[in-house]
Amino acid sequence: MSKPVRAAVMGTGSWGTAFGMVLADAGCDVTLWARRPELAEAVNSTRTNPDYLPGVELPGNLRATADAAEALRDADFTVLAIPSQTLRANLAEWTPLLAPDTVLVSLMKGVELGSTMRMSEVIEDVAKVGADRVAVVTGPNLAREIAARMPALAVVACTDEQVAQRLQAACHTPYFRPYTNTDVVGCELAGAVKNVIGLAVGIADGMGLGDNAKGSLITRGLAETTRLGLAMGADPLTFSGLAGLGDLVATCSSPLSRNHTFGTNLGKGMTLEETIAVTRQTAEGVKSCESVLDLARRHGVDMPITETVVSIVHEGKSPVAALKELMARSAKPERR
Ligand SMILES: NC(=O)c1ccc[n+]([C@@H]2O[C@H](COP(=O)([O-])OP(=O)(O)OC[C@H]3O[C@@H](n4cnc5c(N)ncnc54)[C@H](O)[C@@H]3O)[C@@H](O)[C@H]2O)c1
Ligand SMILES: O=P(O)(O)OC[C@H](O)CO
Repeated sequence: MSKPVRAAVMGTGSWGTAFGMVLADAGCDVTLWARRPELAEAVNSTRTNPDYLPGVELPGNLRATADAAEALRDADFTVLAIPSQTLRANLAEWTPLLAPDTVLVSLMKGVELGSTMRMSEVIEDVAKVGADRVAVVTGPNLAREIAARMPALAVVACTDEQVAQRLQAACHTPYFRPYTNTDVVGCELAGAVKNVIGLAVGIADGMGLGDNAKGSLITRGLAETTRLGLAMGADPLTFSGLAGLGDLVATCSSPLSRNHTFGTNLGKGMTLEETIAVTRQTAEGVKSCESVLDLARRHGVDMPITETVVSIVHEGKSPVAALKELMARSAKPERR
């Protein structure tokens, strides 16, 4: 009998824990790394994650540790599930501990501030591995639903299709159905920008602008994401797939989305400080809207919705004034 695939999941937040559960349900031997020893202890003793997924019973072939070396030892897959802006510093500490041929898997949906690097680029840069050793899992994957084993599809992207297929097999369960894709640029961009569009739709929902506004923002959000993707060499079809449209629809429809909820609170009139204070988990779009806009400017791409989100979240513009400006933009053809 062949030995089970070993997976280290670095991050015991909501998605790290839920995806660890998927891997364990698919038959992998899973070790979660938790920053706080008391959380690792709670996971092992209660078989739940009381801080991030209370009430969800975790499988027996998943355990937690606060010792990164122990988690990473002999891992076939090293899954990174921490906030995007903390990846570089954490991975620099973990790199000497990585198993020699491990495949690094990003669950993160963000773009690094300053460098404007996608998460797979940060991984290649810090861990000094080639693109064929880095994979991305993305798509409409709200952690709470997956933890309840509700059905979801996903995309597993890697430039090396065989590596993507290995990861696909390692996380395929009766409720989690991953597809492979070799367009890593498109898959990552789609995931990061949908958080920004999720903020915009949340703001519109909080303002009570209705479903026509929501449909319009999702569609034009996808249009500006695709424009950026094309400028960066992505396959435009990726954006109408699970990583693009699929994730946008899930995020923009769900009160479980942290980005959507963050936007809704702003749209209802909460200040940025009040909104941050009531947000207990990572809403990646809040920081990544700035790096996405930076990326758009570097590539000479117009992203009016992203620009609007930055102006509301980081420049103190009122949602009402921002809406007026968006609606007053010059009339133009739908396709350019
Ligand atoms: N939650 C979801 O539904 C979901 C789904 C798909 C993708 N994602 C993406 O997965 C990534 C992780 O999100 P999450 O939902 O698990 O977030 P979370 O807020 O639930 O958990 C974040 C985890 O990172 C840890 N952490 C925070 N700051 C850290 C630091 N400086 N160093 C090391 N660890 C730190 C926290 O302790 C926690 O374990 C994000 O990029 C998010 O966009 C989330
Ligand atoms: O809760 P959010 O807004 O980070 O969204 C979670 C996932 O990305 C949905 O696919």
